[in-house]
Amino acid sequence: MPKVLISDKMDPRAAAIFRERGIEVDEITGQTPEELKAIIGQYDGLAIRSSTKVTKDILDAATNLKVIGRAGIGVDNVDIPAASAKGVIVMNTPFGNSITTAEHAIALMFALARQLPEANAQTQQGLWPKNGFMGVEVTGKTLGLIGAGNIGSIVASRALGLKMKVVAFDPFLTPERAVEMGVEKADLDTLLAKADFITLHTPLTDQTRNILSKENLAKTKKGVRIINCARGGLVDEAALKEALDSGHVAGAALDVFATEPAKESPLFGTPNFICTPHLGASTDEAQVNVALQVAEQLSDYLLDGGITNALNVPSLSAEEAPKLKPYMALAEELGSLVGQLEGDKIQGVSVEVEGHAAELNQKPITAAVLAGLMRVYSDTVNMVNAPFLAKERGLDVREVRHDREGDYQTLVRVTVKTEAGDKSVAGTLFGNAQPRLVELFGIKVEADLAGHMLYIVNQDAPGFIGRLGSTLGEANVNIGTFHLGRRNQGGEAVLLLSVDGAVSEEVLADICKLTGVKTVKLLRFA
Ligand SMILES: NC(=O)c1ccc[n+]([C@@H]2O[C@H](COP(=O)([O-])OP(=O)(O)OC[C@H]3O[C@@H](n4cnc5c(N)ncnc54)[C@H](O)[C@@H]3O)[C@@H](O)[C@H]2O)c1
Ligand SMILES: O=C(O)CC[C@@H](O)C(=O)O
Repeated sequence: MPKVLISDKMDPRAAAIFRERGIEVDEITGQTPEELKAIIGQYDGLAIRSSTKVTKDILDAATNLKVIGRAGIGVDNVDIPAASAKGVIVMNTPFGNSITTAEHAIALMFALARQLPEANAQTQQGLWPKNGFMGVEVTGKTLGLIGAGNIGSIVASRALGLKMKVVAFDPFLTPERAVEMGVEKADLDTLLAKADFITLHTPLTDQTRNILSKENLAKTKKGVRIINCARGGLVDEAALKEALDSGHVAGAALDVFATEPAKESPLFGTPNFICTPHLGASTDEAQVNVALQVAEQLSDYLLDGGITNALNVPSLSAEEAPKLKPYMALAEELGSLVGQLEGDKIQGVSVEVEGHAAELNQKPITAAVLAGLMRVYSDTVNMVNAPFLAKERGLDVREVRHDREGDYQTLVRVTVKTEAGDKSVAGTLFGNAQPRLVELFGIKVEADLAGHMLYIVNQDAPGFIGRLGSTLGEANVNIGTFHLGRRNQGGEAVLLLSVDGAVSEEVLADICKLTGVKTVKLLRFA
C-alpha cells in the first residue's frame, strides 16, 4: 500500500481521500528540515502547501519518494531540478485557488482606494476621523495588469465589471486573447505610464524579479497604487518604500514578500502601505479545492500511473494511463535493448509510432524509451529523470508519428544514431497487451524481452545451432526460449535466447570461439 505524508496544514478532506482510495496517510505538520529528513524515506508521496521546503537535501533522503503534490500554484518551495534528477514527479493544482487569489487582489485594490485598514484602526481607537480619509473611485480608472494568465485574467474580468479599463503586459498574451479578455495589450513602459492601479500576477523568474524596480517605479504615473498578490521579489521593496515616502506611489498592498515569513520590513508602518501574510489563497473554497485536487492527483499517480498537472513530466490522464501502460513497457524494453547493445556509441534517438500507437500521447512512450536506454547507466533512472539525463548526455531525441498502414496494427520503432550509422529495433503488442520485439537491426525476429537473454550475431551456416546448444548444455545453462532471424540465407543471422540465469564470462568466451560467431552479449531485462 503506498504511503503519503501531508506535511503542511491542509483541509482534512485530503487525508480522507487518500484513505478512501486505499493509501496510508500521515499528517505531520510544522516539522524542521531535520525532522522531515528523518522520516521522508518512508513515503511514496508528499503533499505540501508553501511551508515545507523540499530542498535537494530532503530529496536525497527521500529514497522511496515518487511524487510531490503542491496544493496550490507556486512551486518555488520545491527544488524541481533536484526532484527531476531523482525521478520524482512534481505536480501542482493550477486552478483551485485562482478565483480566491484574484478576489484578494481586488479586495486589496479597494482597501487601497479607500484606505480601509487605517480608517478602521482609527475609528476603533475612538478618533472618528471623518475628514482624514479621502479616497478615489475605481470606476473609469486604468488597471495595469502585469501577467495575464489564470489569475490575471480573472482579475481583468472583475476589473472590467467594475467599469475599469485594463491594460495588460504579458509577453505570452496573444492579440486575439487580449481581445477576448477585453484588455489592451501593451508593453511594460506603456502600462507603467497609463495605470492608476498596477497589479502583479506573474511567477517569480529571472525576467520578472524586480519587474517593479526603482527605475520602473519612476516610470509610473504619480499617485499610482500597487498590488502584489503573486510572489515576493517582483517589487523592489526598498524602492517601493522610497516611492511611498516621496508620495509618488499613493499606496501599496503586498500579500507576498521577498522573504517570508516577513516578520520585519522597512515597509511596516509606512503610511498608505497595507499588507497581508500571504493570504491570497486562504478561503474555505480554495483550500477545499486544492486539497481535494492534490489528493486525487497523487492517488491517481500512485495507484494507476495517471499524471495530471505535472511540471517535470508530460501529463497522462487516468483514462490514458491503462492504454499507454503496455506501450510504455514495450518502449522501455526497446530502449533497454538498444541501450545494452549500443550504449556509449549512441548519439541520438528517434522514436517512431505507427498504427494504434500513433493515436496515443507519444511523450510518455518516448520517456519510457529513454528510461530503458539510460538505465544502462543507472538503476535509479525512470521516465521522469530519463529525458533530463538524455539531455545532459547531449542525446538528440526526436519523435515521429506515422499515419501510414504498416505490417503491424501497432508499432513502436526506436532508431539510434551511432558513428557506424543508424540502428533500429521495433516492437508491437500482441493481443493489445503483450510487448513483442519484431525487428532487430534490420532483421525480422520475434521475441519477448524478459529476464536473462543471450544476443548472438553469427554467419548463417548449418550446424551452428547444434554447436551452440552443446556449449550451453555442457555449461549447464538451460535455454528457455529461442528466437532466430537472418538477413538472407547464408548471411548474417541473429539469435536471441532466453536463459535461466546469468551466463559466466567463460561460457560467453566459449560461444565467441564457435565458428561463424561475430558478436555475443548477455542482456538483462526486467
Ligand atoms: N498570494 C497567493 O497566495 C497566491 C495564490 C495563487 C497563486 N499565486 C501566484 O500568482 C502568480 C500567478 O499565478 P497564475 O495561476 O495566474 O499563473 P499563470 O502561469 O497562469 O500566469 C502567469 C502569467 O505570467 C506571465 N508572465 C511570465 N513571464 C512574464 C513576464 N516576464 N512579464 C509579464 N508576464 C509574464 C505568463 O505568460 C502567464 O500568463 C504565481 O506567481 C503564483 O504563484 C499567489
Ligand atoms: O498555500 C498557500 O497558502 C499559498 C498558495 C499560493 O502561494 C500559490 O502559489 O498557490
